[in-house]
Amino acid sequence: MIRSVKAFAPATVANVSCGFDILGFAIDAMGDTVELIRKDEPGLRVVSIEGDGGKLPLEAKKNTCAVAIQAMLDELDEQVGMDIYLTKGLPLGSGMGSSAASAVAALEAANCLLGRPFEKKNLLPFAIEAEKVACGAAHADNVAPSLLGGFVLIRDYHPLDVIKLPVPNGLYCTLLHPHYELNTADSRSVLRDKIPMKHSTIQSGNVAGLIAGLYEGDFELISRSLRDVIAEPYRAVLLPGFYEVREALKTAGALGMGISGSGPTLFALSKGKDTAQAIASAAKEVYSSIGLGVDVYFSEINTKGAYLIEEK
Ligand SMILES: Nc1ncnc2c1ncn2[C@@H]1O[C@H](COP(=O)(O)OP(=O)(O)OP(=O)(O)O)[C@@H](O)[C@H]1O
Ligand SMILES: N[C@@H](CCO)C(=O)O
Repeated sequence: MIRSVKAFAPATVANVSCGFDILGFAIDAMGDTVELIRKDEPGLRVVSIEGDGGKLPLEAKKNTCAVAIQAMLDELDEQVGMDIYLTKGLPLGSGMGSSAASAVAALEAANCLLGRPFEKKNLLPFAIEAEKVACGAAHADNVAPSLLGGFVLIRDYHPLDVIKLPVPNGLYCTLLHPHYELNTADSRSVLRDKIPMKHSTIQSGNVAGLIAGLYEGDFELISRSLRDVIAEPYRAVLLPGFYEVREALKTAGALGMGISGSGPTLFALSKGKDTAQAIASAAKEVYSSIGLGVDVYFSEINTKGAYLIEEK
């Protein structure tokens, strides 16, 4: 019987500009790691969390690792005991899918510990339960790419219909994480309930264009489609320097850019590593000119998603 397992789940960029709540992709640069050790008595216990500066809850009902595993055990109607050790590789409230990476790494590990009762994609509903607890919304555009890797479309939530999209060769992502936190719940609170018909038309055209661009490997089409008229205009006011950074990234050769998830991290897509690096330098200059520190990462798109590191 497997006694202990360790799994990793990558950071993610949700929305990808035009795909509010329905598109996301995974990146290689960083992620969360979860180790599980089987206990003799039933019950989930979050034993330790590293890398969170003491900010995250150890309480099982509030930690996304435990919430996700509990949802899985409820579905199986099993009472297995596990000790959970979480290592955060992702900054909190950053817009890089931090709560999602914890939940997904925990599910990948728990599924292995239990002898793989679920196919990978069938772990998604449990991860969505955990997102509800962390940010008040059952959105899947972080958990789905973190689990499956690559670009993922959530065509529908009821019932869940998730489609993995192709990743063109040579597509790079640059992430710009300015030094402040923005909670997903706060960033959702500025959005509007209703959108004008003309915005719906523009947004649908861009989502369709982005998906066609990914299938065709057409970088120009991807570039034209990276536009968001639904969330970005309202969220940009929460993001100092947003429009200046956008101009600088365009000049540096970005195919397009946008808010990563609910921000404050911004993402840019580019063709090739050199442009990704040039984008990073351009962004640092802008942030420095407005007195904000920024961490910069660039990475290929992660196509593998969550994976097992070891089992004993
Ligand atoms: N393992 C965890 N358990 C409980 N809460 C977590 C966990 N990891 C992160 N969180 C919290 O979840 C909340 C929601 O956001 P999260 O950090 O996922 O947003 P984010 O990283 O900004 O990403 P995004 O905007 O892409 O969802 C934050 O307050 C964060 O501190
Ligand atoms: N689609 C979600 C992602 C949050 O990470 C939002 O934009 O609020």
